[in-house]
Amino acid sequence: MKCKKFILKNHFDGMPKKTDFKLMEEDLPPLKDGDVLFEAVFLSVDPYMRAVSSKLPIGITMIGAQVARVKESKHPDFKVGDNVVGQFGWRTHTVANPDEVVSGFGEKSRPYILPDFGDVPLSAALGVLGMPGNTAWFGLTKICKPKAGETLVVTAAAGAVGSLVGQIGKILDLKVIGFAGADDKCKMLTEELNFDYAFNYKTRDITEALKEAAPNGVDCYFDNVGGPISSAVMNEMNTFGRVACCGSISAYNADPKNPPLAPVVQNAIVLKQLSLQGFLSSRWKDCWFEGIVQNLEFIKQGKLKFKESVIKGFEKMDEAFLSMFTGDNTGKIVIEV
Ligand SMILES: NC(=O)C1=CN([C@@H]2O[C@H](COP(=O)(O)OP(=O)(O)OC[C@H]3O[C@@H](n4cnc5c(N)ncnc54)[C@H](OP(=O)(O)O)[C@@H]3O)[C@@H](O)[C@H]2O)C=CC1
Ligand SMILES: C/C=C/C(C)=O
Repeated sequence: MKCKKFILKNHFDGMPKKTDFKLMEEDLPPLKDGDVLFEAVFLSVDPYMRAVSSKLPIGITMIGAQVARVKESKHPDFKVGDNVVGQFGWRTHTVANPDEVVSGFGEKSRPYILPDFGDVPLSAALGVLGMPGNTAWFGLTKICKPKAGETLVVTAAAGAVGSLVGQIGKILDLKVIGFAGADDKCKMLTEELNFDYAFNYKTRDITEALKEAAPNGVDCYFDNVGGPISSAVMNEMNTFGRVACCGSISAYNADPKNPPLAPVVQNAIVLKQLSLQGFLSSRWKDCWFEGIVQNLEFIKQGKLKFKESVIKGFEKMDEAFLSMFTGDNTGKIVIEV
């Protein structure tokens, strides 16, 4: 049996290009004891793939998670028909021993069998009921440690993580201000997702926008983008403000030898006694399902909406990946095979 896969043909130079990938076929090996044959149903593209891939060897199968169905099994814990989330990369079929699967971050990552989501589609296992959802829930509650009545700013606010952070902020009784890169995204955030304010960072001055929306200052900042936007937000923060350093997509395509400069933030950090903490969602792997159960509960209660940009066709993995860097997506991008 053959599978299709995308390999990394070149290390990215600036903005990733379609020519950096190659779509190939691979013969799958027969199953050994302990092996499982998985068939991809939905695949994920995520910004971290850009950040991590520069350290990966050329020719490697592109890294990433997928929702896959068990088609054959020689492993006692996996039965035919189970749906799993596995770090199998950009490939349609995978033969692997689940106990030996390794993530794009080089860590052992056993595929997990998905519980019944009820009416929520399986694709949500890559978004609100998966890594981005847990990033939002744990990152906001454990790193920003918000208190009711405080003011939260979130960047990349219309994306997979940001759109959830803002809504969870509202559930926790915060004033929520989002920044996104298009007027229609901002309209969606305030009109559909309950944000108090949303500003287009491409057309609005960040400091002015915050003076208008947060005249009493910002307590929590969930930083998805880094760079000058983040410097401006930190300068508007209150004493003992907390910054969850989640991502820095504004710099992922930069030349590492000539990284972009942002205004210094040390004055704000010192004088306002801010706490900044970086994190990876995997730090909560031991309580992963608690996050999924919590977000599923919010969805069932009608408090948490999730947006997906679904792209059909495995062959479009590369295009889907590129679209995150041009801001074409709203919510989580998933590829339906
Ligand atoms: N620490 C962790 O464990 C995790 C971190 N992350 C990080 O969170 C961030 C968001 O990820 P995710 O929600 O999956 O992706 P998104 O769904 O938010 O997609 C990326 C979005 O980023 C915005 N963007 C792209 N380039 C820039 C730029 N130069 N400046 C500002 N915004 C930009 C675009 O929206 P727009 O139209 O608004 O510009 C784009 O739609 C990333 O930095 C990612 O690396 C994600 C998951 C886990
Ligand atoms: C797990 C994802 C990490 C980042 C930095 O995106």
